[in-house]
Parts: sequence; structure tokens; C-alpha cells
Amino acid sequence: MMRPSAELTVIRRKEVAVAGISECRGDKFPSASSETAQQPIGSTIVLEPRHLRVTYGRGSHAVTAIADITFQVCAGEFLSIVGPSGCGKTTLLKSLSGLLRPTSGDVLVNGTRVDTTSQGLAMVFQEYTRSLLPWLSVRANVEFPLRGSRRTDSRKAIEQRANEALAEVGLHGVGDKYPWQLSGGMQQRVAIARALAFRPTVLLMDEPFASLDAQARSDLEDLLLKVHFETGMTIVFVTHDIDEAVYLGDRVVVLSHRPTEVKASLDVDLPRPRNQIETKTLHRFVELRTEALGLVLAERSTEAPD
Ligand SMILES: Nc1ncnc2c1ncn2[C@@H]1O[C@H](COP(=O)(O)OP(=O)(O)OP(=O)(O)O)[C@@H](O)[C@H]1O
Repeated sequence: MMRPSAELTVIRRKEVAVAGISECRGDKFPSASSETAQQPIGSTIVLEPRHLRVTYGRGSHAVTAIADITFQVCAGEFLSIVGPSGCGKTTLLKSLSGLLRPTSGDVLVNGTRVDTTSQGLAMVFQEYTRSLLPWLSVRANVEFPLRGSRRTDSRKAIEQRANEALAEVGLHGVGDKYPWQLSGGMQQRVAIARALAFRPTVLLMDEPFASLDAQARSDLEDLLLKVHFETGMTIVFVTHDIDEAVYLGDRVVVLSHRPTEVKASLDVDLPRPRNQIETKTLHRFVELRTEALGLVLAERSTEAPD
């Protein structure tokens, strides 16, 4: 793990990011102490949608989900994305992952154009029951994408990677069980372990905790913060929950109504490590969630009719 730094600086990128020209400048956010400082956000751009546009269907049935989206995600950044219902959040993530080919525009990962699904990106979906294979053990589910990829790791190395990923999400010792023998929260942990084992450049998450009860949800939010801290992984996290977006993120991108574009980008200058009670009662947390909520509600009220 990288040594924490005592240098603490906050650089607001709101103005440039809204214009779609965000910069990665190795920003560091304040921490409670130098011993618990988060890893700095790197100066490298790892993910960059450029003038992304997505239209479903043709002619009179055409639905434009994404109008024109450009932003940049820096190495190690935790980027939350919020927006009104149906604005195009899932469409955006599918385009970023390579699952969906945009109508126009590009997605760059480490400067290279994405045109397949296997370029260092892993995705975790809301519906864990549909993404895990019920006839495979938990460990085999985690190993599945590693075996399917063109990687040359030995069987033993793959098994070790799966066991490490399961331990990382607090599921040590359940590898031989089947997904249906676990609670919903544990099944979503398996889905996260599967993504972590792949060691993606960017982890894309589409409302991963939306189907869970409140307790499991807050446990998994904290688990994700721990994984982000320990691995320094870049995470793009879509959610309907504004509090969750602010609590987890280094930055919150607010999308407009459909056809969507970037409405605002808010830097979350809250100290880390974060805590469900202490962080959420900070004056700054309340300010940020109020600002983000106001932006989303304003978009709902100006929504264009179909
Ligand atoms: N396969 C498809 N064919 C046609 N239209 C689609 C398709 N998928 C999504 N859409 C439309 O594109 C728009 C954006 O959908 P999308 O699911 O990306 O929004 P969302 O913000 O993720 O929604 P939610 O808030 O409900 O999660 C919606 O109007 C939706 O009906």
C-alpha cells in the first residue's frame, strides 16, 4: 500500500469539469490525520468518454438517451454519478464498459479506444441474483471471468486470486457454498469479489446496493470504501441515492434529464476515512447533498416530454 501523505490540498474542478475538460492533477483531499489519509488521486486520466451520444431505435421510434457527454476520470478516483430517473445512467455505464456501442463519440481507457468488453473494465450490476451463476460454487463464480479471459494464469493462481478476492470482501471460508445459500448482501459481495479478482483498471458499478436492505447497504458502502482505500482502484458508481453518492465519492457528476448531458460536477472535499454517522452529520456533507439534490430535482422539473 502507498504511504499516506501529510500534504493536504483541495482543488475545486467544478468549472472546468462542467465544460467537460476536467484535469487530473494529483489532487489530495483532507484527512482526519496523516496516518489515515486516503491515497492521492493520480495525475493520469484512465477513463474518458468523449462526445458520447446514444440513440436507441430509428425514425419515429428513436429515443436519444445520451445527448453529448464528455468527462474524465483520474487514476484512483471514486466518481459517483447521479441524475433523474430514466435520464440515461445505465446507458452511460454500458457505453463506458463496451457492452453498448455509442451512436457517436468515443470511450478511451488509458488513452485507447474501447470497442470490446474486455479492456480492463469490470461491471457490477444491481441484480446480483441474475449476475451470479446458481449452479456454480461461490469460488467458481469468482474464477469464471478469469478462466474465460485470455489470461495465462495457472489453475492454482486463479484459485488463489479468487480466495484473496473473497477474503477482501469478508467472505473467507464460503467459497464452497452456492450463491443461493447466501443472503442478498453476501451475494452482492460475491459479485464485487468477482470484479476485484479481475483486477480491473476501472470498476463500474450500476446501483449495486439498490436491492439491499438498509443495514446490508451501509455495510457494503463501508466495505467499498475500504476496498477503494486498500487497492487505490478507480471506481465509477451510479446511484439514485444522493447521500450515498456524496458519502462514497471524491466527486459527484450530476446528469441532466434525458437526452442527458453533464449538468454539474461537485468535488467532495470531505475528510477520509469516512464514517456513516460522523461524516453524514458534518455541515459540509449536508451542504453537498443539498446542492446535489437541488440539481437533480431541478432536472426532474424541467424534464422534456417523450
Ligand atoms: N434497449 C433500449 N431500447 C430503447 N430504449 C431504451 C433501451 N434502454 C434504455 N432505453 C431508454 O433510454 C432512456 C435511458 O434509460 P436508462 O436505463 O439508461 O436510464 P437510467 O437513468 O439508468 O434509468 P433509471 O433511473 O430507471 O435507472 C430511457 O428513456 C429508456 O426507456
